Amino acid sequence: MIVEARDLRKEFVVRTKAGRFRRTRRTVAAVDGVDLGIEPGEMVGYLGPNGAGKSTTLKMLTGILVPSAGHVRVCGLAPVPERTRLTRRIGAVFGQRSQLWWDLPLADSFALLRAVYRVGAADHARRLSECVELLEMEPFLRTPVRQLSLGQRMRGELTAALLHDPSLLFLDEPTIGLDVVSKEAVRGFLAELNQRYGTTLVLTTHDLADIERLCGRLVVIDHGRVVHDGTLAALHARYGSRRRLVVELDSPGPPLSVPGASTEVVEAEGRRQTLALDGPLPAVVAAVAAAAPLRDLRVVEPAIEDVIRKLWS
Ligand SMILES: Nc1ncnc2c1ncn2[C@@H]1O[C@H](COP(=O)(O)OP(=O)(O)OP(=O)(O)O)[C@@H](O)[C@H]1O
Repeated sequence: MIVEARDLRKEFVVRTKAGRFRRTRRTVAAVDGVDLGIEPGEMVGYLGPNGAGKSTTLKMLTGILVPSAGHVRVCGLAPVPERTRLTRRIGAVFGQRSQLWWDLPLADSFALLRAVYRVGAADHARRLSECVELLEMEPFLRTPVRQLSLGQRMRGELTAALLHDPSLLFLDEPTIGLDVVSKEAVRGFLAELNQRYGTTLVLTTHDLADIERLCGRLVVIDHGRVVHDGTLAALHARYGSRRRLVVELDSPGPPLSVPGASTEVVEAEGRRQTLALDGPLPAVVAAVAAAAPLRDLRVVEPAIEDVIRKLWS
């Protein structure tokens, strides 16, 4: 396993003013016994509502925060005591901690990072040119970082996190605030990285398109605890979201009644009907075709919005 956490915990003591002189101490269990095992090559979405404990977990996995309790190994290393070694094995893109030098052009930051990580010149040049090409960074490589758009800077951050060839990449909200084109560029790049090199990705996101595109597995946390660990399909199944079949019929007719589906919406005097699927699609399609002359049909996947809303409510 590339990430291994057992009963991982982090408590924060929060002091709040109560009256003029008195202060009260309150303990917040930000991460409250998380178990997590991630195999090399996985793409895992670490999801949850605001304040669920996502960032705190990532900080413990990357050696930024000391856990209050629990066992944690990342790339076989103990993150805090072996942080220097771990830094060479992992990459991290956390919005609030930039790896770039603001007054320097991107190209200079990349050159400095080569020295920081002591990467060989040939390896560095190869990886850099690959990132520049895939992320289309050529036009702004010589621009000082502070003048870059958010989307351009995020591409720079991704490159900076990858120049030392990590096998594991942590990303905290990698597409937040980006324009549509940059969002797509980042998603495409990450998917390519995973496919081409088997890089393990662990990301937090609130973006549903990120989830659909990049997270083969979803680990959902709430109040510091894991409440779901599985595929998106499993999440849909668990929360009862169903695929829908929309059929266009040749002529008006009564609501369809076929095994393996329930008719939800009837429009245009029955010419168009929406059925929620409970059984296998081919059997339902065959039954519909037998019941009425079909003109057209399409399958609508369950909306991830629905399932996430149910999860948070
Ligand atoms: N340094 C800190 N001191 C005190 N409390 C903290 C600290 N950091 C986080 N917390 C609290 O711990 C809980 C979890 O916070 P965390 O930032 O991990 O959540 P999150 O899931 O990343 O949220 P978001 O989606 O908003 O980023 C929250 O209640 C937060 O207020």
